[in-house]
Amino acid sequence: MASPRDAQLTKIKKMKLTFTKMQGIGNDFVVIDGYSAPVNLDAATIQRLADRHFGIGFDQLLLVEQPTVPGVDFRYRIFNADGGEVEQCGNGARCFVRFVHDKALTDQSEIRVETARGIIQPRLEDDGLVTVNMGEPRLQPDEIPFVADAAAVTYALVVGEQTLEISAVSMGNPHAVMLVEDVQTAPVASLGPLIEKHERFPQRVNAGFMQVVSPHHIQLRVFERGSGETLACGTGACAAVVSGIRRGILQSPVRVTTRGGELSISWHGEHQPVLMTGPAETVFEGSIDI
Ligand SMILES: N[C@@H](CCC[C@H](N)C(=O)O)C(=O)O
Repeated sequence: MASPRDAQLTKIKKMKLTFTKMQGIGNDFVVIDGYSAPVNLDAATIQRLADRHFGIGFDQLLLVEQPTVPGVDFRYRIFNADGGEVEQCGNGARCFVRFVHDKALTDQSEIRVETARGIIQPRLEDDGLVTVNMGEPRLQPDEIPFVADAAAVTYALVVGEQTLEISAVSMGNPHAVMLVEDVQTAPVASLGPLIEKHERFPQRVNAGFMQVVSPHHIQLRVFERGSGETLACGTGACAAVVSGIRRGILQSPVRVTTRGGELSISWHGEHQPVLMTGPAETVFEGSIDI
């Protein structure tokens, strides 16, 4: 049994982590200021904090840090609920710019942000929405990464007994996008985990299920790598629109309806950046012992 002194020491060793809970069309985040003072969190702690019953609960944890390269304002690090660090998060990028403004870490409406896969440029609009220049989609199999002999608009992917027609797109992070007749009844829960861990995606993948409503409107559900199905996925929306435009069934701009809200996505073709516009909101502030 721990002595009162040991118990006291354990208590002292605990650190209070202050955080901001945010959401972008229902994709929810815990955002932490590691810019003013460095914060280190290991995967087990992140998993614990992500637990919706025993922790705070979130789809992703976002860490704001000092940049490590010249010419940018901030470094943006993203961790899935399973504790794994990933390259990109679109809904998170909008919350990121709202957070650095609310915390007075910048007064610029447009900022340059370093991510694990390049620079993104989020801009706070006068109406409170946020537009993010997400950069160019990457379509070569080795950039995604995806195992294929050559780049193509769609690929046949064998999943169990079925052969799915998917597009493979990287928005900094990997996405597989398939068309479905009805997004409400799409087999997201059964196929999502199988696609996520498919051997042709060596770094796993986010699986998007897209219903085309018209050339300028889709409905989308995404089973996210490392977090499961979320109410919305910003990079998933970008990847779906890129996939639909390359398949010749969508035209920019495209309204993307998710279970948590709507985004507007523009893309003017190969070698052009994808622009994403949508809301970003703070839900509450808090602190927790870790
Ligand atoms: N929800 C995000 C994507 C978060 C990362 C993703 N789960 C991955 O592992 O790549 C978004 O809004 O883009």
